[in-house]
Amino acid sequence: MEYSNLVPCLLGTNCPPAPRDPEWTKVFSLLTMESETVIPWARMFTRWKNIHKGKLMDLTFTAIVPLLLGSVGLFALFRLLQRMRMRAYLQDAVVVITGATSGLGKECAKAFHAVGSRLVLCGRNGERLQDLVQELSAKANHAKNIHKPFTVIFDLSDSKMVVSAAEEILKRVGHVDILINNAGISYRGTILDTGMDVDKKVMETNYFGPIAFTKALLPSMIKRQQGHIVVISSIQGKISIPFRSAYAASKHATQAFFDCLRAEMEQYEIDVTVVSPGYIQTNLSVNAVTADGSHYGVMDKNTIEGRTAAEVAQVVLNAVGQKKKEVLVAGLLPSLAVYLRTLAPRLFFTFMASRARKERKAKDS
Ligand SMILES: NC(=O)C1=CN([C@@H]2O[C@H](COP(=O)(O)OP(=O)(O)OC[C@H]3O[C@@H](n4cnc5c(N)ncnc54)[C@H](OP(=O)(O)O)[C@@H]3O)[C@@H](O)[C@H]2O)C=CC1
Ligand SMILES: CCCCCCCCCCCCCCCC(=O)OCC(=O)COP(=O)(O)O
Repeated sequence: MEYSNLVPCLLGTNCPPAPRDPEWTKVFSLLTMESETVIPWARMFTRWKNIHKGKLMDLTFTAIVPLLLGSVGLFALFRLLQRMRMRAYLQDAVVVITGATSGLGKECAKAFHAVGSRLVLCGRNGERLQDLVQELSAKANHAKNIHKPFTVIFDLSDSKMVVSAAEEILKRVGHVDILINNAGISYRGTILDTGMDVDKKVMETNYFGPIAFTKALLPSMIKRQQGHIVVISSIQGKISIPFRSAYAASKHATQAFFDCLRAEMEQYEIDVTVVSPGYIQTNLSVNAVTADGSHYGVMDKNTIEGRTAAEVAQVVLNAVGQKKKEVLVAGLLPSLAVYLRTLAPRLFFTFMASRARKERKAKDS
């Protein structure tokens, strides 16, 4: 018997006519289901298949489809309730935003104003704050935006100003529901060239200022057993990249402080949300300070390619509304880098050393 004759039949392409060889006839009839022993089995199998096909159809229409529809309905209801709860939480809430004069802070102001929060806008530049108040007032939807934002001018790196700003806010609006510590500056430079005055300036603005402001507002939140502290950290609060020492250090310190605060405030029902974004299209790189304390003044390619500030502001709004403890707003690579730093630190350090070599080479050439 030539078994190669069976190949086209097994592949289902072509069955040759059965040769006279009796062994062949047996195999051939088995394959074509014409053998007497095979037919009853084949019939039983077909019947079994048909019965189960029917049962499967019944199961699909009586259980699986209603279950799926029910789950979708429940999910939609859950989202609706979540949205309603969020709106109720944010509407009329007193929201203090630092660094409201530009970038993410300005977009957060627009997002929280749109849901009816009572804004306290903080910054160093009174004129720009007033421009924002005008812009928000012009957009006001009178059903929701009944509160005219109130502005406070102070420099976060001046601890006395920080404390008196907190006092002024409490005097003017009575209490703070949500504090968004957003203001910050970045830095570009090598550790060897950077003076301690620059390290201190970055730490004062990004770390000491926000923690002093938070501490000044906390007692009134504790008294009311109500409040929410938000801080805009960075992916660089979780991983450190070369030529950002002062900035990454300030953001790591921020992450650590607010993680401790979250645990300590639980007993007073005060929430803490840490937001860690990747690159955002703002003037952060332009406003960055360099090793000698001068302005960097360059809009970086990574910044241009980042998320829009409006998009990140929506993430902040949702995170606050849902009382999330922590949010990472970054692409796949930076997010993977965060895990790599913990799970395979040697590999991460190798990547960072090679990044430093490349950046140095690009600067030198
Ligand atoms: N852009 C990005 O790629 C990313 C940004 N972030 C973080 O987002 C936050 C907002 O930055 P972003 O909007 O991007 O940058 P911008 O430079 O556009 O905004 C920074 C804001 O902080 C204020 N600020 C700076 N220094 C002080 C100070 N000493 N006292 C008071 N206010 C000050 C600025 O006010 P003024 O107008 O007076 O200078 C400005 O309003 C920062 O904490 C930053 O670290 C995090 C990850 C990525
Ligand atoms: C398994 C494969 C993993 C591969 C990981 C390789 C490592 C990739 C490195 C990615 C580095 C991302 C850095 C992101 C930095 C960032 O988003 O910072 C946000 C900022 O705060 C921006 O401030 P800046 O002043 O630096 O513009």
